[in-house]
Amino acid sequence: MRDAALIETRDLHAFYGESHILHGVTFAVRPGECIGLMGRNGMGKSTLLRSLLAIVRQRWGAVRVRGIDMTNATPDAIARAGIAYVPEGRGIFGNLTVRENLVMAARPGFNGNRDWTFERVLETFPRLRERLDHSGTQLSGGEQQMLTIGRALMTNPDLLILDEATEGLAPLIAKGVWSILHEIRQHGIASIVVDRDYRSVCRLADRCIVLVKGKIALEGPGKELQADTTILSKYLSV
Ligand SMILES: Nc1ncnc2c1ncn2[C@@H]1O[C@H](COP(=O)(O)OP(=O)(O)OP(=O)(O)O)[C@@H](O)[C@H]1O
Repeated sequence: MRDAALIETRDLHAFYGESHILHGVTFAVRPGECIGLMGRNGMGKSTLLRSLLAIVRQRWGAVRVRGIDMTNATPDAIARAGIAYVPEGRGIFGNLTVRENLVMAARPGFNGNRDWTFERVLETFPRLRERLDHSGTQLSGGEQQMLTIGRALMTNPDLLILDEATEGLAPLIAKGVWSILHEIRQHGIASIVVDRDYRSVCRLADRCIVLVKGKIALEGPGKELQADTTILSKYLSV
């Protein structure tokens, strides 16, 4: 199925106990496409990401990966299908070195591709090369985020999902992360990016989706949304 979306949802609802958080989200990410997922605090962005990844399990509706129903798949099966997650607040092993963190994440991609080798990740993140023998806890926030993205790339993903990509980073370091995300996009890896820096999200994304109370309120090209300050202030209070 050449034109199948990489991942798609149909009428997705998600719950935490009695709390109904997502109210029928239908969207698709095509191969190589970059989606910016936006919305004010508490609108359900992380819940949508975690529902795609099958971490939030209490759901209705459907999640398909490459046209195959994976609504009831485990998070591990979703990861093996080529979907990598860079969670909010970093996802590294603090007691392991940078080298160990990267090497243990290595595996071929869904189609057996091995494009992202240890060496290539170090070329993308020269800073990590200088820190190879440091433990995760010895890294700065920016280095930890680079390591988290580096670990995700070592899995040779087709889709990279990033929650709060630059949260807590100094502006210059955040700028470095954005340029790496642009580079990853150039390599043809699809992504879904959540970040408070809406302007950078709009600049990066082919398409942006705005969530309001667990529903898609708006969808459009990143560059158009970025130029529309009325929309940005209405939906995002910026
Ligand atoms: N584990 C949980 N148990 C119960 N409710 C939760 C849980 N996680 C999130 N929520 C609630 O679900 C709603 C959506 O939260 P979610 O984190 O998805 O929003 P968000 O758009 O990512 O916001 P933020 O930018 O603040 O992270 C919020 O009302 C939140 O309080």
